[in-house]
Amino acid sequence: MKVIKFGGSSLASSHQLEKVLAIVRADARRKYVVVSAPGKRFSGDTKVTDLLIQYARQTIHRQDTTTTAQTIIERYAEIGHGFNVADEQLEPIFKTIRDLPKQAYADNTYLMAAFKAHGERLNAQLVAAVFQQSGLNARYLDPRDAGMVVTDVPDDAQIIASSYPQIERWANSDQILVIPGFFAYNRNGQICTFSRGGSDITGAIIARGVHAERYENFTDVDAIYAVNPSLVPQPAAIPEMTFREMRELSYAGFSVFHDEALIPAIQGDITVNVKNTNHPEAPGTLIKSSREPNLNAPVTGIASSSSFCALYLRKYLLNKEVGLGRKILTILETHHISYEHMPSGIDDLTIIFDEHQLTPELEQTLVQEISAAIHPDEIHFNHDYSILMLVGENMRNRVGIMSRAAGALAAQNIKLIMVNQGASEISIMFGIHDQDADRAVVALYNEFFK
Ligand SMILES: Nc1ncnc2c1ncn2[C@@H]1O[C@H](COP(=O)(O)OP(=O)(O)O)[C@@H](O)[C@H]1O
Ligand SMILES: N[C@@H](CC(=O)OP(=O)(O)O)C(=O)O
Repeated sequence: MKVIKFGGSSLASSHQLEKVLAIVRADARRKYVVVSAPGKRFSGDTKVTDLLIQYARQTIHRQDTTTTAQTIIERYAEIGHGFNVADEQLEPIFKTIRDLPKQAYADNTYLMAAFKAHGERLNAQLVAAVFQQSGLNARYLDPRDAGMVVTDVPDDAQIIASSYPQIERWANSDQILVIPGFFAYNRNGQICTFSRGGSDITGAIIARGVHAERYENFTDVDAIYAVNPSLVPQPAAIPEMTFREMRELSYAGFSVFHDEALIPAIQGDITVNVKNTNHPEAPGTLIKSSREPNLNAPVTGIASSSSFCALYLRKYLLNKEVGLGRKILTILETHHISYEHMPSGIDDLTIIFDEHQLTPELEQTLVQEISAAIHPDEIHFNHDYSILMLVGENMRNRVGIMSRAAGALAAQNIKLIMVNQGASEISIMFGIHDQDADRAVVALYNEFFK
């Protein structure tokens, strides 16, 4: 049995859904079909999830929602009409969209979650109807009935482990089950979504729950490439990589597969196959627990992300001060802030954060509270901060990777603000200025892949 997830690009139009139907038909093991909301049909188009966010905001601010609701309805109408789905079947979908503002929500965060989730929910209902009409033995399965219960965080929920025995009840299904991605319900029955791109997470949860032989993740590229294809034309494809490599690369910007989706895949030891809906015969990329070493290819992938900022602090004799780290970490904990990395010198320390956690006010508070607690000689936030990652299981067994990487960056006059090699030695991380990030990725790609 396989779990098969289709991203928004694979479901953006009735033309794309034809391809999805053919892929499901081509392999009888594809019994669990997880779907995203309709995505972009062309560059510059708007994903249904983004339209729903706009619809929710307009509702919250009591603005006119007519045009937005109608634009969303038209996305589903185009898909349904493309398969001659009867109006009686489409009308409940349209009505649900129109009625979203009339439902009761505990507060605006739950309202936002419920609006967003309907992109997937209604699409799964529509896809199930299209499958049935096309002669497949298929039905819609809601995350509640599937047994998925998540933590009570409306826009960043996590699966609760006791869900898995419930999901297991759906193993060995004879029917094709069409399951919406991206959301489930908390213990009070309220809708909570995963973070953006989270339909990948639903697919991995279902795959672990039903002990799938494989999790096929269909998107719009032939493979995961060694670098983001928007930076290098036709980059080298990665035929296979380990979960750890994917984790490091998705952390630093390989948006093609959600990093949180790796957790259930690792726990269930389920091989993930990223494939192309527009070219299903291409083998794609396998992500699995281990792979054969290839000493001729030490680097698997290169990524960069600018969503970081750094708090720099300097204090003479910082290395001798007992309890300094505890004081700083206690302040972070009080404000519910996690840190990403904390490289240090003898008299200075940099704390790197995910920028999304901070606001200008919170930064000011942190600077004030840390200053009061440890009296640094210098303290300030730096927002011009990108993290560049060089990742590969085979780097561990090779000498000279760091020197080649640093040389290639120096040749492009790229300044390194921070260097950090993880204890596992499968990644090297560089802190660089935002404006250098794309050039740095290209420089490392040319060094290790050309
Ligand atoms: N290293 C990479 N390899 C392949 N695709 C990548 C990579 N880094 C970023 N991407 C982007 O990820 C996109 C696919 O992910 P996503 O937009 O989430 O698709 P979907 O709509 O299927 O969920 C690709 O179109 C590509 O632009
Ligand atoms: N539709 C949601 C969830 C998702 O996973 O979408 P996609 O598969 O298109 O990345 C989003 O846009 O965040």
